[in-house]
Amino acid sequence: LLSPVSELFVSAPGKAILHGEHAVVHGKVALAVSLNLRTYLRLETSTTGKVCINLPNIDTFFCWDVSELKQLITYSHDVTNGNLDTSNMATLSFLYLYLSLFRSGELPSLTVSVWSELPTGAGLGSSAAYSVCLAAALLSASGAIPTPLKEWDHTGRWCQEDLELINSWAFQGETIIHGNPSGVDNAVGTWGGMLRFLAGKIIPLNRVPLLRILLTNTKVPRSTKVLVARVKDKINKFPSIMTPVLDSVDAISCTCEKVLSEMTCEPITGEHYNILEELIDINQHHLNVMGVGHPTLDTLCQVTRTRGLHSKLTGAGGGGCGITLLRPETDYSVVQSTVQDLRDCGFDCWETSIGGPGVQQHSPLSIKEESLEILRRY
Ligand SMILES: Nc1ncnc2c1ncn2[C@@H]1O[C@H](COP(=O)(O)OP(=O)(O)O)[C@@H](O)[C@H]1O
Ligand SMILES: C[C@@](O)(CCOP(=O)(O)O)CC(=O)O
Ligand SMILES: [Mg+2]
Repeated sequence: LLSPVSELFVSAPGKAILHGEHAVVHGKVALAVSLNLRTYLRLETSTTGKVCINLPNIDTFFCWDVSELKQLITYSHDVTNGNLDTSNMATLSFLYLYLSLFRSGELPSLTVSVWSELPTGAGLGSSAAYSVCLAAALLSASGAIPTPLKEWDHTGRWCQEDLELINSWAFQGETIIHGNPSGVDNAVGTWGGMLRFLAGKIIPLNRVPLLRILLTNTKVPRSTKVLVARVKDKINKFPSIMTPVLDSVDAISCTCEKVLSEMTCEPITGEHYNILEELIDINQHHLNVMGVGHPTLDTLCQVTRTRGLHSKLTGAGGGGCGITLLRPETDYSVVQSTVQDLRDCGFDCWETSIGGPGVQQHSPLSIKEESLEILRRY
């Protein structure tokens, strides 16, 4: 257990799915990569007899007496049903992990504050980054895993076995938020980098070319849970029509993986990029067939197409974010004018670097001052 009145900081990255969103829920391959946008969590143990959670991104702040929470332990296995809003889902996944991880001993008083650079509910895996941070911090506070930060370092990473435990509890948190997650998002939040995910099996892709990606947030709100359920209904209604679509997405992920690996062992040619672009276009059509497109995502594709660039939605769709592949030779001026066109549509748009580290423990010195100020405000 952490000593009374001590402070712990952790962070986890968001992700972009290159190919395989939704199909991955039905046992197909997905390729996903971590982003350089992160969620930060501060946990402070106290002697106040209270448990508090501060979630300023979603304007949610709660405090309970530890004695009140004790009575909830018997119900904590049965919380995943029912329709919950944004704030309730986040609160419930915190309570579920807190009560589960401390169920055998005394319930400790503590305050948890979370602040994210990621837009919430936009397809960049904010729910998974949140769940991974909760799992890492609460497992560490309970003594189930050690705190990896060395006195002289700014960041610390857990060993493989501890990461597996963090990932499995983060999956439980995701289940409360998503209903039926594939597990790809929490795997990227835990391990970072680029990975291939198939039916719970995680294969890190260490040899991948550096990809330039433009991220666009249409700012149309949506819920992953609702969209995943919508796709499931469609598959149940038209199994013989939808199964080949899912199989085709699987083949797209596999072809993309093959091309990416070729690009690391032979000189990169224009043809490699032509194939990557065609795969993006085909997958975007498939996602529309699945019923997870949105007029704003069509606009994104059309606007970037006029600049010779190819885009698809990323994550659950129905609004939220899309990715645009930039070619190595894509001129800075083309990127600038595309970004401006997309901003004129009312979207947020920025070029991003990919492949950031997975879940980490931090010293306060390694957290940007403005984030630290927000985390310590409550
Ligand atoms: N920083 C955060 N603070 C609190 N809750 C969060 C945070 N980030 C995500 N969540 C939870 O995750 C939900 C969004 O998850 P989801 O619909 O899967 O979208 P995505 O994972 O694509 O951002 C929010 O409604 C909220 O419950
Ligand atoms: C649609 C899906 O494939 C990804 C959802 O990602 P996000 O919550 O929209 O970031 C669902 C899943 O894999 O659990
Ligand atoms: Mg999510």
